[in-house]
Amino acid sequence: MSETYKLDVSRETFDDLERYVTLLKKWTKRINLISAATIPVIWDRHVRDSVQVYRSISGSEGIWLDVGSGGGLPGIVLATIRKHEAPGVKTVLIESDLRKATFLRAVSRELDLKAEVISERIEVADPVGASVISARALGPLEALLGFAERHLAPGGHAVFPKGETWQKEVDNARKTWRFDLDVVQSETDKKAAILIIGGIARV
Ligand SMILES: C[S@@+](CC[C@H](N)C(=O)[O-])C[C@H]1O[C@@H](n2cnc3c(N)ncnc32)[C@H](O)[C@@H]1O
Repeated sequence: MSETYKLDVSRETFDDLERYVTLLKKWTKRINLISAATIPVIWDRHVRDSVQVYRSISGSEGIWLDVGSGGGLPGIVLATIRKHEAPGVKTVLIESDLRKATFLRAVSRELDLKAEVISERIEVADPVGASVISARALGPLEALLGFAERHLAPGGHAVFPKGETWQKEVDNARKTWRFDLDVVQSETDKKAAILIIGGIARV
């Protein structure tokens, strides 16, 4: 694999990400972890997209919580980068589908990640007290902010990659929520954005 030039990660991290991608491809034949159509573009579409979620916010030394992790995007990618760049800090993944949670635990064991997988619904899982929360392809911003309110520690931030309708979602969410917003343009899709959100409170 000669993709390292595209990814802002070390050789060691890249090697672990290759092992993850191998497991993801293997398990997705049995469990629908990613759509079959995206397997040929797995590195650009999924891994690179997840790396940029990590890079969009600095100083994430506390718990990073990824909700609705599915096949581990971005949760497993984040935990893999943290294994090498912030050893000892915990990443928590919430995924209610038991088969997907089993996959996430298997990858975590295989790659020796400091990741905890909680197989419960985000709305009922005990509050995690995370410094950062992320979610990819999970739901509208308005709903994600409810998850952030439940699971973030005071002063924490949410990092939500969003598609081209991000501005509409922000406008809609402002009817229910007050928040500070930074917008980082996506490298993988010029119309998409990563929303960095702090100061979340109900209107
Ligand atoms: C569309 S998938 C996205 C998966 C992954 N984040 C990605 O980008 O490929 C949404 C995932 O969230 C999980 N999910 C949906 N609602 C949930 C909830 N309320 N609590 C926990 N997991 C949930 C689903 O089981 C599914 O695996």
